[in-house]
Amino acid sequence: MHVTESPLIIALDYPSLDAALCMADQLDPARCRLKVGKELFTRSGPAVIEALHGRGFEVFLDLKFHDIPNTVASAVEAAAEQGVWMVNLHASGGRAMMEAAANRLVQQRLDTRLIAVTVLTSMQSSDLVEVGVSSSLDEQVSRLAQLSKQSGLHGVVCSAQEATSITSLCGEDFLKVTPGIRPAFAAANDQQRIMTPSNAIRAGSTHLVVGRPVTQAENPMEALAAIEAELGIKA
Ligand SMILES: O=c1ccn([C@@H]2O[C@H](COP(=O)(O)O)[C@@H](O)[C@H]2O)c(=O)[nH]1
Repeated sequence: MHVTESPLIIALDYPSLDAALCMADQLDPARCRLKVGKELFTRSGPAVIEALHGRGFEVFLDLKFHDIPNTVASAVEAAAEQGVWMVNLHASGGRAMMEAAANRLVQQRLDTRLIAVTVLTSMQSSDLVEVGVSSSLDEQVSRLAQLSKQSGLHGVVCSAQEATSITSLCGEDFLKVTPGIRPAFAAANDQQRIMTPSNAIRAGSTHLVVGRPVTQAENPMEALAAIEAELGIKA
């Protein structure tokens, strides 16, 4: 497995293993990690993880578990046993769920990073009100980030707009994995809380998740190179 210093994680949101591998084969494990989400994993199962590991990539399995503590702990263990670099759950599942998952990794001596989704980057304040959350969006993200840290997790998924405040609350080493990354050339799509790659790094994001701005670009490799150039990464 290649361990890259790049903060970039490319989201392989594709409907088939073939389509995902076609993109993976154009990418270099020295330049990025890859993210496997619900669509691809539901269609292709663990085979996709094996295929990406075989190509030298570290994999973030983004299945956002949210269930009772025993079920989530067992799912996290199953993911980690596949050797994934990172896996996640929803912080709104609560302390007992997060502690059970984090403890399971420790008990089984599994070296997978476990992070929690705070508030989805596709949501804005009005969406939180609709689901009955009366705190502001920033307060909710901060609360869930602190709860994730207290529960023994390695970091959170948040928008880059919250990265600075999470760093002051939870420390530099606490991972801030930020989707909603939009270079100036890309459309926002369904993302609400967005930031450019360079501003996200300046704000304290430790990892940038980029999907459609690369995978749906007319020339994905040019789009990736433009993001790397913006970040001052030499190709
Ligand atoms: O809050 C979240 C959590 C996860 N995601 C995932 O990240 C990528 C983003 O893809 P883009 O095409 O760059 O929008 C996608 O796989 C989401 O499932 C997120 O966007 N926000």
